[in-house]
Amino acid sequence: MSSNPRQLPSAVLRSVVTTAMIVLGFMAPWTLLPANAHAAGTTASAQAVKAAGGDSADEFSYSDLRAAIADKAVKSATLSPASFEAEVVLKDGSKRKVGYPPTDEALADELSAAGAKVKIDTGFATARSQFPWGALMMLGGIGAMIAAMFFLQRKHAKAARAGQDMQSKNAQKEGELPSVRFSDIAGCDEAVQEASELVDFLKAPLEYRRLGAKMPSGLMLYGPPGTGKTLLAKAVAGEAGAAFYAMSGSDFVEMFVGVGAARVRDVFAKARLNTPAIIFIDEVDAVGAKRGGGSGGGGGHREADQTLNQLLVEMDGFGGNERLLVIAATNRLDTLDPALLRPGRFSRHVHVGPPSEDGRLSILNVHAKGKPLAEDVDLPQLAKVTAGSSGAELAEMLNEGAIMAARGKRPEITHEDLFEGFLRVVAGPRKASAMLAAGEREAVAYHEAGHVLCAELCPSVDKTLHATINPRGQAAGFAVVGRSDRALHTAQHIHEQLIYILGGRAAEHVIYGTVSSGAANDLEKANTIARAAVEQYGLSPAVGQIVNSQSGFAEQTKATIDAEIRRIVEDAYRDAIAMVQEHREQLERLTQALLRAGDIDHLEIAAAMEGSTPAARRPNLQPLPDPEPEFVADLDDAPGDAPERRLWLPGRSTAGQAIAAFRSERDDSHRGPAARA
Ligand SMILES: Nc1ncnc2c1ncn2[C@@H]1O[C@H](COP(=O)(O)OP(=O)(O)OP(=O)(O)O)[C@@H](O)[C@H]1O
Ligand SMILES: [Zn+2]
Repeated sequence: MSSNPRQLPSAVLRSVVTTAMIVLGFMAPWTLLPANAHAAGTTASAQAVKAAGGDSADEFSYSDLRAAIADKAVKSATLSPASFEAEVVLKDGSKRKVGYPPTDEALADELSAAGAKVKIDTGFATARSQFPWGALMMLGGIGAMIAAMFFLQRKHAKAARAGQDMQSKNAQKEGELPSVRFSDIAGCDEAVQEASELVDFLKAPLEYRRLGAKMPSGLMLYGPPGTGKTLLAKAVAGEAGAAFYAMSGSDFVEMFVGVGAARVRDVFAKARLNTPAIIFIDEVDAVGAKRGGGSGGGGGHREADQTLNQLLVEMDGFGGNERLLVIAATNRLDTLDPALLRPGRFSRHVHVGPPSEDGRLSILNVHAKGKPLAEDVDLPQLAKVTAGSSGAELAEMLNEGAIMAARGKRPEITHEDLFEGFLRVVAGPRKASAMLAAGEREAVAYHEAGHVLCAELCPSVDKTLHATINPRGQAAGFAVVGRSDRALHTAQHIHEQLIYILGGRAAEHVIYGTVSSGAANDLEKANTIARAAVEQYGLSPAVGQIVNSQSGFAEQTKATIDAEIRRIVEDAYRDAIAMVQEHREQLERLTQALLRAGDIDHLEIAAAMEGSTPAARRPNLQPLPDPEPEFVADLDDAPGDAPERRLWLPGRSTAGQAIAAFRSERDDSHRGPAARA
């Protein structure tokens, strides 16, 4: 079942709405400093790569190790997962030291299967992934709805895997056969199903040709970062026994004119001589964005244009007779030049979305292979609370958990290790050395307590799993809220989501009368969500059901949109402040608990929240004078605590009316709680 471009909006929406909010970080003062904390990780992984590829004659290399395993010549081995080094004793008595690639997760298993005694060594020098999770955290959540965000996240994800990629590139030279199989991919069965058809094509083209079927020349994989697009492309090659050639659109961006086109020509020429072959083009949007003209597309980049043209020429050059398949991946199908998506080129589009709960569980299972888990580990539970996480994030969480266990010299990975891994993935490592002045620490505590309080009081927001004022990554403190996969965003849900996001600022506002710069990030996130509500979900009566067209919104619509975003955010902020004011006692208890312990979990939160009851606060969409009351409907999913607040069905009000209403509303609210604080 191949989806056509017209299905894009719903698919994008789907991919986006499951990406729920999880972490709200309070930006630490040191975030403005250049982040070089990750440099160590880079070096470590570069060393691992070097060690793994060490080929000099007197050295024992990784491939020697593989050969020894195959020959069952290894007597015993001690693995140091932290530095990716193995000390092996061969059956002939000789001792060897060798680096192994971080990607080789099955090494321990294979060694013991080959009869070797395996020990995991836990004393080590630190080697951590250089993933800037902290930066990712700032992006977290519904923010991913914005295309730009896809872009940023992808960049981070890329950086995260740079080390690994280096490794896999090392292990797998261009045109080689990947060892990845469909069984390595979980949680995206439809995409795998679709891809497996192409494998049949590649394996037995004659049968298809006999029936007059033509091999599709291109497959376009689209979806958010880290969902397994590269993995899937490799698996197609692996399953079909095809040579794998990879390039990335972003490689061409900084190049001199003509270089990208030449490289495309070169790769196609090589692949043609080595069929069956897969050519994989990652980040194809970097070269395949809409060309020239059109106000929406940032066309006009000559190098990208030339590269794209060359790609089109190459793809037109094979008439479905070659056992050559081009697979491209992008986070943003909507920005691609339509010429790329035409029949004969990338006519098949396969969505690789964020995994569902079941999908996450199978991904966790795939990556838990070869990792000894303690009895208290509950993978189904982890699959539940990690809604919105990509396959790459889940894999990283397990890996971080394993590193924590190794560091703690534990024989098995415990629940706590995995939770720490999770926190590292979403926020970065603990910053033991980070210094906060006493006053700052208190402000951070109030801020986080504000988030927790609002999450607890908003019925449609998932409850806090963990809150901390122990700095991590770029955050001085943060709250992790449980996540559920949500297919629908109602106005009510978005309003409450905003209340929660703004709860930290609201608490600062109520306590200190001012809001610190650490909370700026929350405001940004709130704006992103409000924008999506207006532009994508059609939840603003004033803007109505307009969706961004090719040429962008009209100027007048843009102004209305901005006004609506502002109204929606201010409405939520006002409710957040009211909530904090009404629950000063609970806020105080939460803050004190944070100051005392640094970290709090749901039990301590429940204790601090005693005496409160969650209650829905409805989005205050100003009632406008409307002669036809049947167009005014109550929000059906909200228990009524404010009967005078009603939702206006879109399309009944003019922009002018709504803006006027919004203004009077805003002016009132500004003299309200905020001013009294
Ligand atoms: N569906 C999945 N099943 C199992 N592992 C996965 C899955 N998705 C991601 N991973 C893990 O995350 C790693 C990175 O995924 P991959 O590079 O394939 O993502 P991608 O979709 O290509 O991301 P990007 O858009 O950033 O290129 C994989 O090598 C794998 O370890
Ligand atoms: Zn915050």
